[in-house]
Amino acid sequence: MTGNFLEIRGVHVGYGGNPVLTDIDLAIAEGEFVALLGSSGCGKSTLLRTIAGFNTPTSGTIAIRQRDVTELSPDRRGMALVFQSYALWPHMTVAQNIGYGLKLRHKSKAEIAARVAEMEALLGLSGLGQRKPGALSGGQRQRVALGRALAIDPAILLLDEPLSNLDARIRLAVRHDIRTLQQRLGITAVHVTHDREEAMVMADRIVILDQGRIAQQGTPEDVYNKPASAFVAAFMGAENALQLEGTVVADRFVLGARPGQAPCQLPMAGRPLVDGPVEARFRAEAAVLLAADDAGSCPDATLELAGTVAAVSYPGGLWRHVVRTASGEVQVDAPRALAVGDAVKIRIAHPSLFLFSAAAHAAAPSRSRIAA
Ligand SMILES: Nc1ncnc2c1ncn2[C@@H]1O[C@H](COP(=O)(O)OP(=O)(O)OP(=O)(O)O)[C@@H](O)[C@H]1O
Repeated sequence: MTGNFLEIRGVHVGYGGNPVLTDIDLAIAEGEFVALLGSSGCGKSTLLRTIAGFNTPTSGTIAIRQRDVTELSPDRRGMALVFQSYALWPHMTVAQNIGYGLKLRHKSKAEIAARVAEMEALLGLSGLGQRKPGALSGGQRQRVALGRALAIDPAILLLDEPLSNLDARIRLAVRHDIRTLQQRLGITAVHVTHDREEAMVMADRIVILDQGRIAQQGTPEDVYNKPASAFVAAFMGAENALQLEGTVVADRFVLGARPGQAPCQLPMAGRPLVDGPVEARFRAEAAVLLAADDAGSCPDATLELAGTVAAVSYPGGLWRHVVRTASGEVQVDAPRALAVGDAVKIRIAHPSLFLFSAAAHAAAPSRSRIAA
């Protein structure tokens, strides 16, 4: 991956005076796979459509290889867009659908036939060329849509939730196919999704949007393990939230003893924390659940809370416990089930406990905003 292939600078977009995207800055390298991740209505599709040229920014620029394309029409940008709804022509065969963009570009019949055969082979559609879309499975239809997009040899592939109409198993297969193909062809791709796992497994870089702004961008590991805000932490699955208080002492954040909470010191580790209230976020699987009378001592840099098991369920793999603590209810996974009413303690070690000072957690989303 080299250079800034696609550059979005200071882009604002609105519909009829309503701002939807605010000050978007994003540079994408050639051959990079970028996922735009966010909840419904945050502006993902609007950003993709702006890159494609179907929306015009109210301010800011879009450049490809340092050439300003902000005012260029969609068909002159060298991009191909794949939608969730496939948008295939029902009266045309698979081969005609794949060759459609080439026909529009007045390619010769022989050239089209050769390229269509190549795409069919690449996408595992050989032998299906004469079928109509109505006689294909959802996964095959999405492959045809992908073939039609790739047939014109676009510089940039734009994918707008292309997998969301597919059932779970097919989605995993097509997800893998798209990523493999993108890497094999070295094509630059921007993929819109609201599915965290999809973004994690497919993308080189994830851009998380919140209400029309970039909340964080980074590698999947970065955004998962070092969320920059309570919003990102919650969006990336750290749904347990505790309201705590502490003070900064040198390179440590010190939490004093409270009812049901042992005192502890956590490394600052570059976190922008200040004295006072903090929101602590962690994933259910990041906590350790122990019986209250467990004799083992609490390791350093670990928050320990006392609680009572309020509910137990088995979503598969680990047992999920709802634990009532003095600081609120949290969900904790454990390899064995404890009983409702058991007195327990939970421990969350420093790297998995995300802390945000008050100013940052003002942006924390409600569960409904995350799930939307
Ligand atoms: N053509 C339009 N005219 C007016 N408002 C629009 C239009 N398209 C989108 N919007 C609004 O802009 C906001 C962002 O929409 P957008 O489709 O970009 O969100 P999204 O993140 O892709 O959502 P989803 O995941 O539900 O597709 C929403 O509030 C939406 O209602």
